[in-house]
Amino acid sequence: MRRAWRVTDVRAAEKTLMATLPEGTLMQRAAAGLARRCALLLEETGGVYGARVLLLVGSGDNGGDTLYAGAALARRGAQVRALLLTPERVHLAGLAALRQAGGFTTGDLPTRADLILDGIVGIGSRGGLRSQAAAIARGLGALRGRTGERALVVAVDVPSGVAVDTGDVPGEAVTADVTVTFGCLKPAHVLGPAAVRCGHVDLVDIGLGPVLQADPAVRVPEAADIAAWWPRPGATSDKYTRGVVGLATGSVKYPGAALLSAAGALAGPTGMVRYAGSAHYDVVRAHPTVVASRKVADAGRVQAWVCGSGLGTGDEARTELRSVLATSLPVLLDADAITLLVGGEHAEDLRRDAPLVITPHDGEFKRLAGEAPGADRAGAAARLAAWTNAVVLLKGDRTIVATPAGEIWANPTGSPELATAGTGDVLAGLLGSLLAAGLPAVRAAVMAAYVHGLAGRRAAVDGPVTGSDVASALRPVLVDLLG
Ligand SMILES: NC(=O)C1=CN([C@@H]2O[C@H](COP(=O)(O)OP(=O)(O)OC[C@H]3O[C@@H](n4cnc5c(N)ncnc54)[C@H](O)[C@@H]3O)[C@@H](O)[C@H]2O)[C@@H](O)CC1
Repeated sequence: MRRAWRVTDVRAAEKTLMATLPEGTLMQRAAAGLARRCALLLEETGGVYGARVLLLVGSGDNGGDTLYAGAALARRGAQVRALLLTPERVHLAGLAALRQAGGFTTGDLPTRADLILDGIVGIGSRGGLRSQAAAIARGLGALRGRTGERALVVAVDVPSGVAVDTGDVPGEAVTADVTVTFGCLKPAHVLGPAAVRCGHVDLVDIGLGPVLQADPAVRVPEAADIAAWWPRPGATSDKYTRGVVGLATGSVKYPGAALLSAAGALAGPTGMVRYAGSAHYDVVRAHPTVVASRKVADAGRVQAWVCGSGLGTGDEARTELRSVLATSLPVLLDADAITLLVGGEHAEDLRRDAPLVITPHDGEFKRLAGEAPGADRAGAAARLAAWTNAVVLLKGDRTIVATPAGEIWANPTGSPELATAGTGDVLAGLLGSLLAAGLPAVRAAVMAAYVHGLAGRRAAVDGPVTGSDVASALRPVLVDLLG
């Protein structure tokens, strides 16, 4: 698992650490790590000696890191030029180090560079980039290196222009190939469009770990976590001990949603899938192992319910939603079930002790919360989770899972290919299976999003993706993941 901390918590930890160290130590550690990463990149593209390195230097310590790293590269024979955005407020000791190492300053953006270090602004940024910095960020794509290729861009700590705590990109921002960050990850490295701007994220240890007291703001699962958490049957398992997931999805009008949620559930760890709804003939024909009934009330023993996709929003759907919420079982609500919650008619039904998961996309989120998720998607998901007392899985390129207590996870496996009809039904089925297998709601949501994202990527290898393709890709993805 990777974890990211908010700027205020990073600052507090840095302060604690700095109090125990000679002045400037942290910056030296950061700059040394940064220079080493840059040298490795240059070695892959023709060597450090003679390479043209452009430093974009803002007025804060982020610019200081950049100048010291530039000095280290200059000492190895790189031709280092620093473009100072605010020369009157530059980090003086850093500039002196660069000059002493043979580096120069420049007034304009050159046309050639092999490597660009973006030290315009780091975790001290406020709002979008100011006009001069924005113009520079816009112009970087035109710089060419010695091989004629676009210059490599290394962001120092974070790409300039991103909102560090939310992962939003409010305006012009630098797009990096590599982001070298210090001490710990920050939310922008893992959330929203900012994470895309980071490119590959490389963490330099500056000794911050032991003094980082606060809870992380965002957690990111890794393949090893999913494999460790995935339930496997044991010698004494039977279909009931592995869990039975119930699907109150689809309808005569939308049988596809029932089929896709069943396909998602069948790829999960449960021992049995039950279906309750008007698409029962279609479901059993396509998936003979599913045990089907017409109504939730007639479904038989179930350990978690999935309700919503393709259910419709009429009276019958409302009755089924009520039946599901009246159980003392974990429940996942998706699509039409989320729409049915709007208006508060089910407020009483939602007062339940058993876990509840809701999986809105932005439109459903807006309908339910009354406003779009906005720039702070993780914060918005956490607010909706607290309000509904549910685990919220907010779908997106970096799907977010938030708990009522404010724990936030960002899914790293998202793929734009998943933005197509039916993929949400597959996700709901898979997630329901994990709930029925007994996993805590937050973990089930994190695991389902992760595996579903990988399936989207795998399906995309063969061309345009449909919901069925994602369902089919779940099994091979799980074989790879679980070994
Ligand atoms: N504090 C520490 O212990 C360490 C900090 N380090 C570096 O220090 C950085 C933080 O330094 P600072 O606190 O000085 O802050 P920054 O260097 O991130 O930025 C502060 C400066 O940027 C300007 N600025 C703010 N928003 C802007 C915008 N939207 N457009 C253009 N300019 C803007 C401000 O005028 C301010 O002078 C980190 O990101 C990291 O690179 C590292 O050296 C590691 C140790």
